[in-house]
Amino acid sequence: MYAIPFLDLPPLRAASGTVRLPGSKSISNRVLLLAGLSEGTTRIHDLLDSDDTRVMIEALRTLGCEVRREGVECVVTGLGGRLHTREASLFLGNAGTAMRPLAAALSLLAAQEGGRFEVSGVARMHERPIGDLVDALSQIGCDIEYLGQEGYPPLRLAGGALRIDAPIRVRGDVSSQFLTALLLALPLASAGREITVEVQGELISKPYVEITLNLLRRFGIEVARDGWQRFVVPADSRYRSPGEIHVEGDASSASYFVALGALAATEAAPVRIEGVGEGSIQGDIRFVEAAEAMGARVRRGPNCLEVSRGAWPLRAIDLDCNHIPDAAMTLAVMALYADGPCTLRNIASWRVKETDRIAAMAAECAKLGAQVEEGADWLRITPPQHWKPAAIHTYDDHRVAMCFSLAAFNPLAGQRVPVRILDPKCVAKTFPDYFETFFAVVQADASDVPVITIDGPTASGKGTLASRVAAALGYHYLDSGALYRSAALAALHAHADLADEDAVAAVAAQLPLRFDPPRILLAGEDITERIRHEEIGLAASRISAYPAVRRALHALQLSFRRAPGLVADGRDMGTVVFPDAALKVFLTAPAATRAERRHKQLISQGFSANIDHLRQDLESRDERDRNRATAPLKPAEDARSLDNSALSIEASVQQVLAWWQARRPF
Ligand SMILES: O=C(O)C1=C[C@@H](OP(=O)(O)O)[C@@H](O)[C@H](O)C1
Ligand SMILES: C=C(OP(=O)(O)O)C(=O)O
Repeated sequence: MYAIPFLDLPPLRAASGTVRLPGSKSISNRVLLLAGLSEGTTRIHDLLDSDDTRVMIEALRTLGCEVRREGVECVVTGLGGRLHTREASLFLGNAGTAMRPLAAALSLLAAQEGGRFEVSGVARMHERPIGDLVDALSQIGCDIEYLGQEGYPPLRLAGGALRIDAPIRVRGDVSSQFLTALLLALPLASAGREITVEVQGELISKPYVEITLNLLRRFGIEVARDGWQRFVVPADSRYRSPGEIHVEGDASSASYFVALGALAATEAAPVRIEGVGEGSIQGDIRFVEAAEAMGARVRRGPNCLEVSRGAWPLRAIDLDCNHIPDAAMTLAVMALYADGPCTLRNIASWRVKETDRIAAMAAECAKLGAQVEEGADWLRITPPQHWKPAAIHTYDDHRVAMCFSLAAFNPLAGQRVPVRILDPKCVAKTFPDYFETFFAVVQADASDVPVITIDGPTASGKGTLASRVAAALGYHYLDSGALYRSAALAALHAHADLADEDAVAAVAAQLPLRFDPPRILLAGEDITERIRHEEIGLAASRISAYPAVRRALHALQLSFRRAPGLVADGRDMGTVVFPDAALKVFLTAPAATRAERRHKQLISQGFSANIDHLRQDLESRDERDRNRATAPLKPAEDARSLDNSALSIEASVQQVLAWWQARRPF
């Protein structure tokens, strides 16, 4: 996961390949709760592992459920419909699917059995309405207190005395989660009586209530319904675990990859999405129809989708999106590539989700150059005529961050601007590995992928500096020295004569090397530590003087240049391998300083070392590297030089990042 302040996406050109979706958030949290309320054990396959499910799991544990992760499976031992703990404070982050259903279940349990619970979340959760649910529960005698602002969490659920002698009325026009919460929880209070729930106002987001009914059925409870107005929970309903249950891939998360296919994949090399397909119980699967209306070509399988571009530019749409509130945000970004203005209607609920999503989508699309109009419950987007590089504010909203990754495909609209996603880690709410998954299926022109080179003599600290800069930017990292060291080790393994340039080059050309950061594997063997030994360093220095070896490793080095960007360290990164690098740094420090550092490093690793010998070695190595005929060690003409002898690592990293930032258009 990218736990960094921002992530810059280069202009992207194409997409293809296979994506395996994380589990559905809506299904995961419902199944966790139902399993937690059931008697006995439920084994859950492919449960989502994200912020929203973690807060649910923590809450269940606090309440006395046993929740065990066993690889991709999760095993829950439930409470059997009764409280094991009568007092607890539960922190529920920003998970609506945890806050609303747990508030309902704990209110009912506390009213029946006695108990006192507090539920709270992040600051934004305390701005997300819950009054309609509290009103419904108060009607039947639950004692609920607002601990902050009336109508919003945090809440104290403090007991009460249940009286259910009439239909329970609940408003359905702010969030469907209030009805969902009641339906999930009311079986707890159904002993000896059936319970009717009546929805007031037009129910929104109906397909989510269908997910609720579907999963209740899996847990043995058949709720009858009359249209979307009346729901009846049968008397004496009991949660019965199905034993095992499988969580589908998340259909809302699928929307980004459906869009990716529609924008940038060909029929011959589509984007294949595994985990949802035909027969999904999630309403957001119908995003596929909206994408098709815009021109996507979609092949549906039982548990997969294959998507490629059909019409181009995309066709503008005017759509009522009430049935797909989450996935519809993706349409707002697809609209940037449409042949006219797109209008998304009936989306008032966007205003009370992770952020005011109508305002957020409007503001960020406008930053990119789109013309945007908004109303209380609609949004209209006219594609940009001139795209502008933009730093996208994400408002701690996972969907804003994921949606705007799609804006990086502007080369397909004839432009070429990078897009900065601020606070990319907010995707952890539902899809912690979103960007890694995204980068695995997108392609950029190499010339659009930014490279930062850090060259310098041995022991100048360039490896530490480069890997830290790469981590700070979320870029790939190429340790070119490690390639030469690995080639040297491979040559020694192969008993090649190190004096024989062609023999060594032949080994280097066939290097079975794999980078699995931070590990380096040679033919499957972990050589990370082995190649750091002095004798391998000396051999590497020797073979790196051979032009044939340098040529053999050239293509391998170029292949590291992939979205979102690359930081490469070595001796000729800026001069030979990446002459068009956007920032070149040449690191220097006197041989005495470097010898001291190397000495400290070796001693701390438990090796013995003589500082004078180290210094002599460094000097003769510098001499050899500077004077070799091919790619000698020297600063590129356009390199910034950085003497780090008096700088901490942190200060050097900050200096390089400051130079980099000054070159960015944001
Ligand atoms: O019940 C659910 O799982 C959800 C219902 C929807 O909320 P609203 O009913 O508030 O629209 C949706 O936006 C949310 O992400 C998940
Ligand atoms: C609205 C969302 O979340 P929540 O379940 O917290 O309501 C969402 O995931 O888009």
